Amino acid sequence: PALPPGRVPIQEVDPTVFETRFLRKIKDLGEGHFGKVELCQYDPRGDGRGQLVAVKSLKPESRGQLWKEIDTMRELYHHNIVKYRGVCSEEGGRTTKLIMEYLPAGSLKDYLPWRKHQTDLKRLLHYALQICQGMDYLGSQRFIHRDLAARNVLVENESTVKIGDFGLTKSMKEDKSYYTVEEETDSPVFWYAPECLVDCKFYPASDVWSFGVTLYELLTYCETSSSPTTVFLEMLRLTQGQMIITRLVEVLMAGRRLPCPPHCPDAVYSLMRRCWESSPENRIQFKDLITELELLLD
Ligand SMILES: C=Cc1cc(F)c(CN2CC[C@](CC#N)(n3cc(C(N)=O)c(NC(=O)OC)n3)[C@H](F)C2)cc1O
Repeated sequence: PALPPGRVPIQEVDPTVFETRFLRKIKDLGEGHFGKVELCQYDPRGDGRGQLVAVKSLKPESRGQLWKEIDTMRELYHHNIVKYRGVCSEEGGRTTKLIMEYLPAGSLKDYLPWRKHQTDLKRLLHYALQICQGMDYLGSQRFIHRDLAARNVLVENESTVKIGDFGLTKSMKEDKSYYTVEEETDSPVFWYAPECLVDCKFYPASDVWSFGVTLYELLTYCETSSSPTTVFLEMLRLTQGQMIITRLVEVLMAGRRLPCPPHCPDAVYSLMRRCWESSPENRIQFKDLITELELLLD
């Protein structure tokens, strides 16, 4: 339509489109098997006052996987899920990057060990509640996270946490109630439920198991000395050359679980144990975890 005389068209700019030439790398935030996450400044005005963003890029051969993660993040709007900011894809989509909001406090794994004395049980349970709220929302959108752990939960401020990475998140097909995984490289096996280890099947209930391990991490202030990896490796008492996964399945099938963390109330440990029921259908669900945690927080 012709503009009335004297009117200049307002340049419609899509705020979710980022141009590589204005993206300045500041430092690495994380390294994954298939790529990395960097802290960048997006400075289109060139005045050094652009916004800080977290930028995920994958190695060329895994580029297709990043588009799935982008499509997932675009659809997620929740107080306890890190915000999607946009996409940077140059050279005809050969180098695609996912742009997210930057939370400078980092993950619970970076934050909690240093704030142990300022973080009481009530605050830990409040973080646990928020993780469940984010996960319950994710499940309501028919996604399975598959990598819920303290290292993937970001701290917005001392009273707010957000699920920060969706690198292994899968959408369940309309008719299916689980996701079957093909090849798995460095899998977080000590956060995996038995059905994931034995059948490579991931149910929403498999995320509940991982939440139980994440709750254990919270109650041990994410300290490496009492991390799930450290404690499970001690429990497995591996003999020379024994496969970790086989031994882990044996120990879990024998009914053994991570121990009650020091100073953890029985009521909280019994919640963990209800996340670690052997069969997925017997496990507590996120909406019930929310109810139970709210009761504990009253
Ligand atoms: C190839 C895929 C891939 C690559 C990876 F490096 C990782 C691992 N990565 C995940 C994102 C990460 C932790 C979380 N959640 N993080 C996000 C922010 C933010 N949005 O601000 C942030 N901030 C921070 O550290 O501030 C000091 N850390 C951290 F980068 C580890 C996972 C992957 O699937």
